[in-house]
Amino acid sequence: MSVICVIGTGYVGLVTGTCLADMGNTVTCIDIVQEKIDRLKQGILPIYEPGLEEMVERNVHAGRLNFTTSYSEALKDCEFIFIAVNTPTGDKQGGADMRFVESAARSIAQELDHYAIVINKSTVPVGSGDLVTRVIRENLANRKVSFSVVSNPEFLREGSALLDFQNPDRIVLGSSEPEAAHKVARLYLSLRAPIVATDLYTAEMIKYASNAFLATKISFINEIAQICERLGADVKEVAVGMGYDKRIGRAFLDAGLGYGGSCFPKDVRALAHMADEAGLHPQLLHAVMDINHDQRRLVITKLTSILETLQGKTIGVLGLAFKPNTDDMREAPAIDIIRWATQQGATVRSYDPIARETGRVALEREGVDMTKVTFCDDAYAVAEQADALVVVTEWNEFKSLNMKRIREVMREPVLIDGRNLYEQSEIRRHGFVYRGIGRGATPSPSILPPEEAEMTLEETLIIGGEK
Ligand SMILES: NC(=O)C1=CN([C@@H]2O[C@H](COP(=O)(O)OP(=O)(O)OC[C@H]3O[C@@H](n4cnc5c(N)ncnc54)[C@H](O)[C@@H]3O)[C@@H](O)[C@H]2O)C=CC1
Ligand SMILES: O=C(O)[C@H]1O[C@H](OP(=O)(O)OP(=O)(O)OC[C@H]2O[C@@H](n3ccc(=O)[nH]c3=O)[C@H](O)[C@@H]2O)[C@H](O)[C@@H](O)[C@@H]1O
Repeated sequence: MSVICVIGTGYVGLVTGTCLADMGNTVTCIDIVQEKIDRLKQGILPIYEPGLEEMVERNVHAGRLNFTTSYSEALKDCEFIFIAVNTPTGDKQGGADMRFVESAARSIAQELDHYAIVINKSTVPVGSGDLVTRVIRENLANRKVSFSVVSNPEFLREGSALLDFQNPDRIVLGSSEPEAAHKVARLYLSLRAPIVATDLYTAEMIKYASNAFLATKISFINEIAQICERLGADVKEVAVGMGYDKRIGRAFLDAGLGYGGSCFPKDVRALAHMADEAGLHPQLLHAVMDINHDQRRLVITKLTSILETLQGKTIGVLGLAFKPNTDDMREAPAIDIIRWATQQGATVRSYDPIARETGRVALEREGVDMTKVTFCDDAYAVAEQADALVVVTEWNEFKSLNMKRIREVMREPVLIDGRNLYEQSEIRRHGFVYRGIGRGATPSPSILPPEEAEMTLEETLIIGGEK
């Protein structure tokens, strides 16, 4: 078992550190924010992630997981140092802000007194491994301490972070020192995942290319959704029909309000910026970003096409977080939608099962007029006297709402389903004016799963609907 230091206690740092401790290693997580560390020591997590609190508690209790703000304490005897600090968008051109990575590398150099492997887990521009090497060398000054640098990008998703970390599709390791990469590979052996060992630049690019590809799938299906809507097809069924083709796959073909969160937006921007800097014209990446931006505007367009004006109207917003099972509000579509609605004279009633406090903070920070925003305790309270409801985040509990009850308390029965959560015929049956995303047609009955026993010819010919 190994002694490990993880720098940064955000999503990636905390999940990485806790999972590595759970695998039997001794892990110290370090952060520069004293308050975060104080709270972590009391068992209070800075993020909401299903299952994480219990796992942190178990490993702290077992003495395998510690938290500190002291680099000298965290680096003592450690063999592996994971850098998992934030790399947000840094400038108007979209480049990544590397200040936090550079500062972590400087702090490592100031305190390191023995050989260790420095592992870059943050998503960093191609060439950052070299940057980390240079910063550490410069700051070691004349001290003779050797170290290796390995790139090991992370592919976990918020909301399913523990499962993703423990069951990765692959582990990517990049280094110019194969021996160091092999040592890191040994840390992950028990996960039984394919390990892609490559050079530093390629490993760094695999991360950006993966995120950009997934974002491209989303913008692609959103563009198809627009065409569906105009021509009378249903994008949900189109995605099902496409998804059965193994070369395409069903994942990341959910049309909706576009991607948000702390990664896709900033990573597509950063990749486009890298290409721009290299003298290229990444047209596809720019189209992906443009489509994504327009997607959230659709809510306002659809609302005004039904209500004529938003002036004086009450709009109910279901869901604030950028996706379900997280309280993360970074680049959440809800922020733009609430801002635009209030700017056009509407008042907003909103509810999110988890992101109420982070939602309030994010809306305030982004300059939304908070006198026009009310936070409610459930979806039914949101609907009261509302002129329209908008589903922004597809939380599970919204799937089983009593639509009759919702309809009864609303002023006008308008439902904009920004995540295509509902069967439109069912919603219309309750008297709603329903608008999904890319849902031109009246859907046919649901498709039967292929394993369904004894399907008749008639049944197998029913194509359409969801799963
Ligand atoms: N959030 C996610 O789901 C995923 C994020 N990533 C990447 O991982 C990196 C980290 O992302 P998050 O965990 O979301 O960031 P975050 O913003 O949630 O957390 C970063 C943490 O690092 C700390 N920090 C900053 N500079 C420091 C320093 N010099 N020393 C010690 N601590 C320092 C901050 O105080 C903060 O607690 C980013 O590059 C991101 O792109 C990769 C995969 C998934
Ligand atoms: O680099 C990262 O940080 C991470 O970014 C994403 O993870 P995450 O942002 O947590 O969430 P996703 O589930 O990928 O969703 C991202 C956004 O795309 C949207 N989305 C997703 C899928 C889809 O079909 N349609 C769609 O609009 C979601 O609503 C959400 O706003 C990637 O899925 C992870 O592999 C990656 O590690």
